[in-house]
Amino acid sequence: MAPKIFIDGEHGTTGLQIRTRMAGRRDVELLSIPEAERRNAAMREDMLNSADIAILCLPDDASKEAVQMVSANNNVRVIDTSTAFRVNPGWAYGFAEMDKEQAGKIASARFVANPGCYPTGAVGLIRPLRAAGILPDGYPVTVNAVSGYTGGGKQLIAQMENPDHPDAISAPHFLYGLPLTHKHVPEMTVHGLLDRAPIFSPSVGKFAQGMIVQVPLHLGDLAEGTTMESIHAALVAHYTGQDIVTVVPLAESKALPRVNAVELEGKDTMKLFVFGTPGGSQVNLVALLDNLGKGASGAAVQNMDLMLAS
Ligand SMILES: NC(=O)C1=CN([C@@H]2O[C@H](COP(=O)(O)OP(=O)(O)OC[C@H]3O[C@@H](n4cnc5c(N)ncnc54)[C@H](OP(=O)(O)O)[C@@H]3O)[C@@H](O)[C@H]2O)C=CC1
Ligand SMILES: CC(=O)N[C@@H](CCC(=O)OP(=O)(O)O)C(=O)O
Repeated sequence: MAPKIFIDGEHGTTGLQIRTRMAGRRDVELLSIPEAERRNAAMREDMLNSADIAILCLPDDASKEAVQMVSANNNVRVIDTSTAFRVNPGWAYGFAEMDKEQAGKIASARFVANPGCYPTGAVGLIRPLRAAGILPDGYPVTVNAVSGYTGGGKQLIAQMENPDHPDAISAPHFLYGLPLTHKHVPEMTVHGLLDRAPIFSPSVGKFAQGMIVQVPLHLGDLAEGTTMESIHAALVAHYTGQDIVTVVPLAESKALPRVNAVELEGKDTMKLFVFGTPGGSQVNLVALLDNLGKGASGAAVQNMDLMLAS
C-alpha cells in the first residue's frame, strides 16, 4: 500500500509547491481536504492522524497545534516547514547535505524540521568553515540576503502583486528585519555552529522566487594561512558526493560579471560561490537558491523521500 501523505496548509504558498512537486507520483497517496475547510481543526486532526507522513506548511502556532494533534500517535511522522522546531534537539534538522550523517538522521527521524530559506544559504556557507576550523570562535559574521517575495507567503504576495491592496508595497527592493532580531538568527547560529550570533540583514526584491545569501569575510581574521583557494577547497570537500549543493569552480566565478537572484527559480538545488581577488584580503561567500525550492518545498519533498526510503 502506498504511504499516505497529508500536507496541512496545502493551499498556501509552500504547500501548493509541494503538491506541484508530488503531482503524478504513484508511489504515495496524497490525503487532502477542500480549501474551504483548511482551518477546520476536526478535519485536519483526522487527516493528520490518518497519514504516514504529515507535512506542515502552516504558521508557527498552527504547526505547534498540529504536532499536539499527533503527539500520541507514533504511526505519524512529521515534516514541519515553520520556524517552530528548527533548534529543538528532539527534531532532526532537514538540511541533508549539511553533514555526512544528516541524511541518515533525517531518514530515521520521526520529527524533521525543514530549514528556513535564508538559513539554508547561510548554514550552507558557514558550517563547513566552522567544521574545518577556518572560521574561528568569536568571528563577527554578517549575513546579507535578498529573497523573492513569495518568501513572505500569501500576505506578502498580495502586497507585492496587488496595487489596490490596503498595504500595497511599491518598492522594487526593500530591507526589513531592521531591529536585527529576525527569527532565523537562532537557526543560523545553532546549525552554523557559531558561538556568536550573526548580524542578519534580509531584504525582498520584486521577483517571485529566488534568493541570494552573502557572507563577506576578512581573510586576515580567519585561521592562519586561509586563502580564497583554501576556503573554496573546504567547501568542495564538504559537499563532495552529492549533487544538490554545488560549489562553483573558482575560474567560473571569476568570469561572472554578476549573480542573478532568479537563476535557480523552479529548481531544488543550491549553488555556492567564493568571490574575491586571488591574493586579496577579503572574500564574499554567496549562496544562490530558490526560496521555495531548496529553501522550502523542494527540501520538504527531499526529506519526505529520505524518510520514505528508510
Ligand atoms: N514561502 C516561503 O518561501 C517559505 C515558507 N516557509 C514556512 O512555511 C510555512 C507556510 O508558509 P507559506 O506557505 O509561505 O504561508 P502562506 O500564508 O502562503 O500559507 C499558509 C497556509 O496555512 C493556512 N493556515 C494558517 N493558519 C492556519 C490554521 N490555524 N489552521 C490551518 N491552516 C492555517 C493558511 O490559510 P489562510 O489562507 O486561511 O491564511 C494558508 O493556506 C510557514 O511557517 C513559513 O514560515 C519556510 C520556508 C520558505
Ligand atoms: C521574504 C520573507 O518574508 N521571508 C520570510 C522567511 C521565509 C522562510 O524561510 O520561512 P520561515 O518562516 O519558515 O522561516 C521572513 O523573513 O519571515
